[in-house]
Amino acid sequence: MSDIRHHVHPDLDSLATSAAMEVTTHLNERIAESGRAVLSLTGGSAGVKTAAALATAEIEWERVTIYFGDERFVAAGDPERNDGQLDEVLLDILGERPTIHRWPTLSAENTDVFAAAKEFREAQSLPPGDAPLFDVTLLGMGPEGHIDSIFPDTPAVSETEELIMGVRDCPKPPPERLTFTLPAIRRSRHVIVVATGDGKAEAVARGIEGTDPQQWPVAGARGLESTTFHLDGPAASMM
Ligand SMILES: O=C(O)[C@H](O)[C@@H](O)[C@H](O)[C@H](O)COP(=O)(O)O
Repeated sequence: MSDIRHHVHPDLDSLATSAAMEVTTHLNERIAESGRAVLSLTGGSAGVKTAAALATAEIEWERVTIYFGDERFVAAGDPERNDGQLDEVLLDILGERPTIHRWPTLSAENTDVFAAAKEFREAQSLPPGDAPLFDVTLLGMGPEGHIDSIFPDTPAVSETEELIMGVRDCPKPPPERLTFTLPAIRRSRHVIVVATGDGKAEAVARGIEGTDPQQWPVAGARGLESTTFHLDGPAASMM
C-alpha cells in the first residue's frame, strides 16, 4: 500500500519550493539508481510555480525525460497551451538538456483529437503491465477534483485500459484535450499533488480519504511508492 502524506505550507511560494525539493530528491534517487529519471509536469498556478522552483534545482537534466500530464488540443504557440507556461518558467532555461515529449498540436493536417491521441500513443509505445512509467508525476487539481484533463463523470475518468486519451466536451474550456489517464498516473513511483485555496478544500479531503474517483478524480491518483499533497492552510481546511 502506497504511503499517503500531506504537508501544509504558509503560502504558495513555500509550497512550491517544498514540492520542488521533493521532486528533486526523487529524481536524483532514481538517477543514482538507474542513470535516468522520468518526470510528468502539470499546468495551473501551483503546478507552474513548482516547475519554476525546479529551474534552480541541482538535477542532471541530461538524464531526465519530461512529459506533460495533459495538454489542451490547440495550435502550437497558442497561449492556452500548458507547455507555453512551463517553457517560460523552466524548459527554456533547461534548453536541450532534458528529453521532452510534447503532445501533438492542432493544425491543418491534425484536427481530430482522438486521432492525435492515437498518434501520441503509438509514438510513445508505453509498455503494458504494471512497470512504472513515471518516477514523479506532479499534479495540479481543480476545485471539483480534476487532475490533468481527467474530470468527474467523463469518459477519461472511467478509462481502465488506455494510458493516453483524447478528450472532447471537456467541462472546462478549451473543450478538446489530450491526457494521461488514471491507469497511467498510477504507474508513477511518486505522485505529488499541489493545491491552494479554500475552493480546493473538499477535493483535497475527498482525495486523501480515497473516495470514488468518478466523482473526485484526484482520489484515484496514487503513486506506487508514495502520494503526497502539498497544500496551504485553506486547501487543508476540510481534512
Ligand atoms: O488544463 C487546465 O485546465 C489546467 O491546467 C488545470 O488542470 C489546472 O492544473 C488545475 O485547474 C489547477 O489549477 P490552479 O493550480 O491554477 O488552481
